[in-house]
Amino acid sequence: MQYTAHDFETAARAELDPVYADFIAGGARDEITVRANEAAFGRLQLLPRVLRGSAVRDLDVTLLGSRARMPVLLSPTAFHKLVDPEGEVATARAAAAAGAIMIVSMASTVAVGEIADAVRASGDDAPLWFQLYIQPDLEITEALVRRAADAGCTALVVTVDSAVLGAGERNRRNGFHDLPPGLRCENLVDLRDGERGHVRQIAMSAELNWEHIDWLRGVTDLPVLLKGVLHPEDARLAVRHGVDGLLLSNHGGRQLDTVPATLELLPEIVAAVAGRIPVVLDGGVRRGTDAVKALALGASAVGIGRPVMWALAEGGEKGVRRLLELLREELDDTLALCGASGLADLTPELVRVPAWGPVPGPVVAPGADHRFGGVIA
Ligand SMILES: Cc1cc2nc3c(=O)[nH]c(=O)nc-3n(C[C@H](O)[C@H](O)[C@H](O)COP(=O)(O)O)c2cc1C
Ligand SMILES: O=C(O)C(=O)c1ccccc1
Repeated sequence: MQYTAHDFETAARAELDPVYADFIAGGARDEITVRANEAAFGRLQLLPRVLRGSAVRDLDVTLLGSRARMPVLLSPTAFHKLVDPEGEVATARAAAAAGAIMIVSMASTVAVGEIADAVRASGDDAPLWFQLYIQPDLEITEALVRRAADAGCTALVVTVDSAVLGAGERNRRNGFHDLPPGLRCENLVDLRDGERGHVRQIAMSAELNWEHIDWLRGVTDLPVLLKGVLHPEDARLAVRHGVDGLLLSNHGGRQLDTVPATLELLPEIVAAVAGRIPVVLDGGVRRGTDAVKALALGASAVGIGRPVMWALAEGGEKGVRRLLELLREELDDTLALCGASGLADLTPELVRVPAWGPVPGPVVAPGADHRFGGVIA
């Protein structure tokens, strides 16, 4: 049985082709940023308030008009059918049951319209957002936006950290470059006559600039978030260009390696946008306490990437449901323990950086008597 987000990774690895497990776990180059994301949460401390809570906690959040029952989004991840035969349909049903917003990847293995139909048919209701790589061919981009809008998606998440595809050296070593036979990027099928939904159809373009964002504003009424802005100056530019929100993300350490953990950047980005647009954070969120730290520092919600893939691989729709239930429970009890009755009570005073730096373990000289835990050396 799984009791934590991490448990799903262990369970999934036991069943999954190691090549696919590497695709999920991996990051760019030395994977320094992959590790930094999770480690940053561990370094930050919670300093709770007491005697001011409430018997029930309210986890509802409305983001750019999309209502959710928990402040945890499913960040866009490609290729769900790689790990489960139902793929994104299973993920989306689980997200809807939990009332969590799912961001459908442009590289999904089920078409966004079909995912939306499955959610409607399930009787549960939660918003779907669509992640987009703006294509240099703007007609193609517009056709993709139309597919997302027709499916009923309520926001677009434009990934801007992928001027080129990140160097996943695990994938190189494993020779993993393509979907196996039978699986396709369904959103890309027949965008132009005869296009077959090949991964290679996705152009990562180093020539994208702010004019493309302005152009996108002009072709859709949907709110637009940028995913992958890390520099505070770019956050200010985003506001100036009328962007509706930021998904503060380093792509789970899969694009430029050695960039800071997203949690470390959060205060600067929140300050840069100065309350004008919401900031969602992803990267390394594995616990309710992680989410609470990000929310306390000004994030409106958090996203999870890898845990969803692990849970889907472990138990399909049920696995993802269980993962989201666990996170909801953890979030709820963290709020209670922090004296918070809702997300608005999560303020920066609840977190701090350790005053003393890392707490040293007992340093004991070889052969010394350490019964009193004394520091001798
Ligand atoms: C297997 C996998 C596939 C991903 N696919 C996409 C994608 O298609 N588009 C995108 O913008 N980000 C993609 N990402 C990045 C995630 O949206 C997210 O930023 C990242 O996984 C968050 O970090 P976490 O995995 O530590 O939670 C992917 C990440 C993983 C692990
Ligand atoms: O693996 C990724 O991080 C990713 O973003 C992606 C994008 C397109 C196709 C496959 C993966």
